[in-house]
Amino acid sequence: MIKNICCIGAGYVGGPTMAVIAQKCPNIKVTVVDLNEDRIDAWNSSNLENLPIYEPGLDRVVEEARGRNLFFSTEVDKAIDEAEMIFISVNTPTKTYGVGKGMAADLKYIELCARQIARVAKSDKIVVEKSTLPVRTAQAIKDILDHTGNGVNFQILSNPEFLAEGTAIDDLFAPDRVLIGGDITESGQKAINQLVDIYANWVSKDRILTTNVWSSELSKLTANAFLAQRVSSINAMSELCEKTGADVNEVAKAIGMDSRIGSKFLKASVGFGGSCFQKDILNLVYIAKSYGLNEVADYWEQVIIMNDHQKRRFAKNMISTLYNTVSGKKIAFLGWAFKKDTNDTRESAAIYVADDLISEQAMVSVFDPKVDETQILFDLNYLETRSDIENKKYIKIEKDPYSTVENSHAIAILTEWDEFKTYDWKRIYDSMLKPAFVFDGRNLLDKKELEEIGFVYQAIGS
Ligand SMILES: NC(=O)c1ccc[n+]([C@@H]2O[C@H](COP(=O)([O-])OP(=O)(O)OC[C@H]3O[C@@H](n4cnc5c(N)ncnc54)[C@H](O)[C@@H]3O)[C@@H](O)[C@H]2O)c1
Ligand SMILES: O=c1ccn([C@@H]2O[C@H](COP(=O)(O)OP(=O)(O)O[C@H]3O[C@H](CO)[C@@H](O)[C@H](O)[C@H]3O)[C@@H](O)[C@H]2O)c(=O)[nH]1
Repeated sequence: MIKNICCIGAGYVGGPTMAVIAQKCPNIKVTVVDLNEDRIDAWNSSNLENLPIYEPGLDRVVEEARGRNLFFSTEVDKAIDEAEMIFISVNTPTKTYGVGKGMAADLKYIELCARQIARVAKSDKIVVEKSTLPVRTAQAIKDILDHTGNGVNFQILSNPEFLAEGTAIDDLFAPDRVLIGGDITESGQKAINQLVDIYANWVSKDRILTTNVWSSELSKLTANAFLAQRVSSINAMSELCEKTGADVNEVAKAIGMDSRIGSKFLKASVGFGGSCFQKDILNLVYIAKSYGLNEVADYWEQVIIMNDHQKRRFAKNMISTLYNTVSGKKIAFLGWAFKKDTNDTRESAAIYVADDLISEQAMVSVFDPKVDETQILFDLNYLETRSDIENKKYIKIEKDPYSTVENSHAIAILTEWDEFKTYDWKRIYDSMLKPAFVFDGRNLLDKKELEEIGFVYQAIGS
């Protein structure tokens, strides 16, 4: 029985997954380590509102386990040394330099972890890939561990994480499946069983799937590609709906009732965001190309092309509807996060829409219930379209939704936060310039109600 676990990387995956393992397995000591001191301090904060990640239910899990058998620390070597099982949960962003720039996953953080484990480990370890990795990465990790280690035995498992942000705790409590890939050798199977035993503390065995390492690694990329493809497919239809008088919500409902298609992930939107879909599909495209599978690569790349188009055409439509100019006009954004119930903004459609509008000299005011000013400015500056000083001239971050919309020409809904539905829309209408436009990038609001108030209301796909 495993008694001591360490996880390298205290981010959106490492933090919540380890908090849940610790809560469900009080007899296992779980230490989550990170190089980022501020992040670790925030995880250790006595005020649970200051945890570095906003995720419904996370605070209660952390409150129960932290200090009992859940620890957050920057002492990476010590945690590696003491652990029998080490999860690697570091970031694997798209490469921004060199071969594979803009496509391949950057594995430098993974390699650094492998080298650190090899240097520090004095006893046998099971190393678990929790990060999303290109198929066959386990081989590279194994090479590094076996050739630079201190002669100790390592088993490498792949255990990709399928949680979605905003529902991470529910997803971890009741996963559709847990996937564990390992070597087919006897010691490989033993390592798999040790990880199965941990999850079996709260997940029924028939939901714990074991495979070879390569299937497990590739299944993660495949799952994200299929999910993102559904969003791009319905978004492609949304544009056709707008031209033909069909309504994409009705189309989605009609096809979703076919049990072979299913109703989930058919919500038309301003485009998918988040740290995973784009990165993982680009990675898949890169892998396919590297094997010379150009048709396979092109097929999946189209999902990204469609998504970029959807974001861009949302901004274009705003500009053309606002009489072909937004220069000097106040445009209010409700929402900046890539989806509701998270403070994560990575690849959020809002960033790209804002960037396009600012290029047309719009004055953008933003309100998001969980995203702060520093993050919003960081996101815009990261695109490097213009300088920080220039961006600051055009964007204003507000703390109150009503002042955000006051005297604006138009509102754009970029995130589907529930609270937006509960606002006093008559009060909002009264405070805006007329005609008062709402561009609903999430099909969140009630068209009839808004039109009765007097808004010019435009949704996606109708
Ligand atoms: N975010 C999600 O919803 C999600 C879901 C499933 C899988 N994933 C995958 O999980 C992985 C992690 O994603 P994330 O969103 O948690 O990333 P993140 O950026 O939030 O967290 C990664 C953390 O790793 C730390 N780190 C990097 N190198 C380190 C090192 N050498 N030593 C110690 N700490 C180090 C960073 O400081 C950072 O805090 C990625 O591969 C991602 O694709 C993410
Ligand atoms: O019908 C839909 C469903 C989603 N989205 C958008 O798609 C993006 C991604 O949403 P979601 O998948 O719910 O969130 P993520 O946290 O990115 O989770 C995905 O990416 C994770 C990281 O790999 C995986 O673990 C999850 O299983 C996978 O759902 C968001 O911008 C959503 O608004 C839509 O526009 N329409």
